[in-house]
Amino acid sequence: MTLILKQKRRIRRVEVERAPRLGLIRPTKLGFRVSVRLHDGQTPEDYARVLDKLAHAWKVHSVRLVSWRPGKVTLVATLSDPLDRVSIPVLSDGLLRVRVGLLDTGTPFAIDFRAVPHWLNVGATQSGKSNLANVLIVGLAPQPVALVGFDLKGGVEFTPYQARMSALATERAECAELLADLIGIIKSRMALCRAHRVKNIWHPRLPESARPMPIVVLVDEVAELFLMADPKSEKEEVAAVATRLLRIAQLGRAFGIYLKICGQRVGSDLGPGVTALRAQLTGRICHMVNDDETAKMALGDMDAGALVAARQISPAMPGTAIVIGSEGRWHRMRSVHVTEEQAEAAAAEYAHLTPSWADLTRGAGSAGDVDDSEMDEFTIPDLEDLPV
Ligand SMILES: Nc1ncnc2c1ncn2[C@@H]1O[C@H](COP(=O)(O)OP(=O)(O)OP(=O)(O)O)[C@@H](O)[C@H]1O
Repeated sequence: MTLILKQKRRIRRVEVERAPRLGLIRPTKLGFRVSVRLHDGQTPEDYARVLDKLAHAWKVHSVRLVSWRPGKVTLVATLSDPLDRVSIPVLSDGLLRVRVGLLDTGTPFAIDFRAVPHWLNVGATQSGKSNLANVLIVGLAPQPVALVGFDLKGGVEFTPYQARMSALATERAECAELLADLIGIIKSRMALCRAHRVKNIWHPRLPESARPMPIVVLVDEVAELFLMADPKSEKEEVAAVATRLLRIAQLGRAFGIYLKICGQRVGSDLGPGVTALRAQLTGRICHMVNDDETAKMALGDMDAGALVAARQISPAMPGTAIVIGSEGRWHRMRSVHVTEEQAEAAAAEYAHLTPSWADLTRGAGSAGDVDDSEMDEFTIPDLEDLPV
């Protein structure tokens, strides 16, 4: 007699770790480049998440995912940090374009106001913000550009460069007036563009002789413009400053007015005016910061990876920042080291190129013509309402 035993076949899935399939390893100036074939079910995201681990496994300084196409990602490994020593010359690299530093890819990083008109630069104390301003002064001083400073640190930041500045405001009341002047300039440039049926001052139909000079506005310590010690007396002034700055950010680009706004701390607690302003500042430079909210204000709406990289900036490498420029991707960048003395010398050397404020505002109307009520929806909170 034969005994028939019935046994159910069981299938068990076993996770098998499969090594990635690497393509040819090609040397680059700073390390190597390799493409990796994705296994079934993998996406480029899976690699983006573990780049740090790969860097440790390969014993290199960093690994970046530089591109992907279906089924494949390309990784670039850097053997040592190219930002340890940055020695490119500061170069005026075309009108309104300054090479300010080096990217971790080894290529120069330029602030190009015509490509990205407005910039937000945040950073804790000693993180390298002033150095970046020095670089810009050196790069812009020889160019046919007007420079305007807002320095709420009582002028200590920009006074050394005053020779090359067409206007410098150091008190909030002065800032409000100067911003009103800038809006007057925008209005007169609007009229000029209308008269020539062009949409911006760079249009080739605008005769060269009529083209107005571009103005780069440097704002230091932006929080000081928004904070109020006595809300009763200061509320109106702060509201005026906030709305004017926002209008310039919204309208300035087409009319040759560009902003670089700088601060240690830029948070939504400073008021809705700051959040609205931030949306207009598409260029972002985030040095080492002390609070997460400031990093989020600078980078948070761009890419989660950028935030992580910002937290990893070492205080031992001042001038290092996470930057987001024209193509919207983030990079580590370190600025060229430029001392205050070098920037001051450049400002003095090119002082003769400084247009007077009277020349710039000629025909632009006065501060009294500015109607702030158009932007009343951005109310500024009282100091007591701010979280401590
Ligand atoms: N790219 C750089 N390379 C080398 N050193 C740098 C660089 N950037 C800044 N430093 C140095 O780091 C120090 C702090 O820089 P900086 O004064 O620019 O910081 P900061 O953010 O403006 O500080 P604070 O807000 O206190 O004025 C300075 O001694 C400066 O020389």
